[in-house]
Amino acid sequence: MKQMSHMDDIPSTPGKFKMDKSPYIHRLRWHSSLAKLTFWSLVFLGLIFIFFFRSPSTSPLPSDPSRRSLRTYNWGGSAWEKRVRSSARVRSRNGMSVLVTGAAGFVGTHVSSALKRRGDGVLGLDNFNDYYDPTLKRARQALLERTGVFIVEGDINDSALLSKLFEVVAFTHVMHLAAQAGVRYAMENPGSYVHSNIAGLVNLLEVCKTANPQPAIVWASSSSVYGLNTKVPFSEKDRTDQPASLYAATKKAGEEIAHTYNHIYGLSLTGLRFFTVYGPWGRPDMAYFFFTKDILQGKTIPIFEAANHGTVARDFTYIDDIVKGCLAALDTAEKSTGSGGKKKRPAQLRVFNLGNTSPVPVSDLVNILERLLKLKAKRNIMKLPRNGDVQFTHANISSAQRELGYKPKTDLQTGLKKFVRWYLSYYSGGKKAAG
Ligand SMILES: O=C(O)[C@H]1O[C@H](OP(=O)(O)OP(=O)(O)OC[C@H]2O[C@@H](n3ccc(=O)[nH]c3=O)[C@H](O)[C@@H]2O)[C@H](O)[C@@H](O)[C@H]1O
Repeated sequence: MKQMSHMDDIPSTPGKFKMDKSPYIHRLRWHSSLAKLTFWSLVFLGLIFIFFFRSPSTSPLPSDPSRRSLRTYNWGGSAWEKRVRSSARVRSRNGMSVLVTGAAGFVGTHVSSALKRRGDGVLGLDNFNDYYDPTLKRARQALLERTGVFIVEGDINDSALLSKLFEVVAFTHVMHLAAQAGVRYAMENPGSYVHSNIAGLVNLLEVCKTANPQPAIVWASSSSVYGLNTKVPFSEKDRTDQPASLYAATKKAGEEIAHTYNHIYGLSLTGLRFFTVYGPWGRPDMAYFFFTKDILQGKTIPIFEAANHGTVARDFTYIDDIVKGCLAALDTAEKSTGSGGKKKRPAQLRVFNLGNTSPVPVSDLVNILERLLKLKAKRNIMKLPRNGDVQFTHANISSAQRELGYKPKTDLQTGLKKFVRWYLSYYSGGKKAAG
C-alpha cells in the first residue's frame, strides 16, 4: 500500500495539469504510465507466483505453521522418471517391486536397504519433515543412495504424485512406514498426526485401490493401540479401544481404515504393531536415543515411574528383528483381489505384534547405557506424565511366529551395544564412516 501512495504522489490525471504539450509533460506522462504499468505488472506477476508456486495445485496441504516442511516438492520429468524406474527395477528372480513410504525414516531406511540387498526393486518416498533433525534423514538417504535406492521427495497426501509413481512403476507391494511418530508430541501438534496417520493413509489407499494391478500393502501400526490394557502379554485378540494418546488413536483408526479398504476394495493389508523399536540410525526423539545424548553431555535425564514407585517398562525390539518381520510380512502377503476400484473376492487382512517378548524397566535401560558409555547418568525420577505414556508393554508374538516365522534374537544389552557404537561413530564427526 505504501507503494501505491508513493505512486499517487505522481499525478496521473491530465485534468490536474494545464494541457501543455511540452516535451517535459510528455515525458512525465510517459514515465507515470510506465511506472503504473510496471507496478501492476509486478502485482500481476506476484499473484501468479503466489497462485502457482506457493499453493500446491494437486493436493493442498493443510496450513500448519509448526510444520515448516509441509511444502511443495519438485518431481516429474524424464530424468526423474528414469531414476524412479531404475530404483524400482527387480533384480532377482521372483523379486517384488516395493514402494517404501517413510524411506528416510528409521525403520524405512533399514527395510529399504534389506529389500534392495536381496534384489527386490525399491523406490522410497519421504517428505523429509523436521519433526526431528532432518540432517539425520539426509544421511540415511545418502546411505540408501549408495545401495541404489532413490527416495522421491514428496508427501503421501499428494495424490497426483502417488498416481504418477504407480503410472511409472507397477508396484507389487507397498511398505507403508511414513507416519507421524512419537507418543508425547501428539499433545503439541495433534494436526500432524491426523495429516499423516489418517489423511495420508486414506490418500495412499485411495491410490492403491485404483492402481492396476493393486499392490499388497504392509504398514506400520503400533503397540500403543493396546492403550490402557492391563492384561499382558498383549495379544492381537485383545481389545484396542482405550488408546492413551492421540498417536495411538490414529494408529487404531488406521487399523479400522485398513479393514474398510480390504472389505470394499479387496486390498490385501497387513498391519504390524511395532513395540518400541530401537537401534543404529534410530529416532532422536526416543528415550534410549536422547538418554545416550544427555548422559554423554552430563545432563540430567527424566526417568518415569508409575504410582507407588511402580515400574515403567517397554518390550524394546531391535531393528534387525523388526526388519525380518517386515520382510516376512511382505513375502507372505497375498495379492489384492480388486481391480478398477472393485473387489472381486475377499482379500487378506492381517495384524501382527512385532515385539521382543521381554519387557525391560526403563531404569534397567539406563543401567545398560551407563555400562556401555562408562558414565554415570544423572537421574531425575519423575511421575509418569499423563500425556500419552502407558506403564507397560509386552508382546505376545505367537501369531507372528506361526505365520511369519518371526523370531526376535536380540536382547536389549546386545542391541544397545550396537546402537551406542553407531551413535559414537556418527556423532564424533564420523558421519561418513558410520555408513
Ligand atoms: O511401541 C510403539 O508403538 C511406540 O514406541 C515408541 O514409544 P515409547 O514406547 O513411548 O518409546 P519412548 O518414547 O522411547 O519411551 C520409552 C520408555 O521411556 C520412558 N521415558 C520416556 C521419555 C522420558 O523422558 N523418560 C522416560 O522414562 C517412557 O515412559 C517409555 O517407558 C515410539 O516412540 C512410538 O512412536 C511408537 O512407535
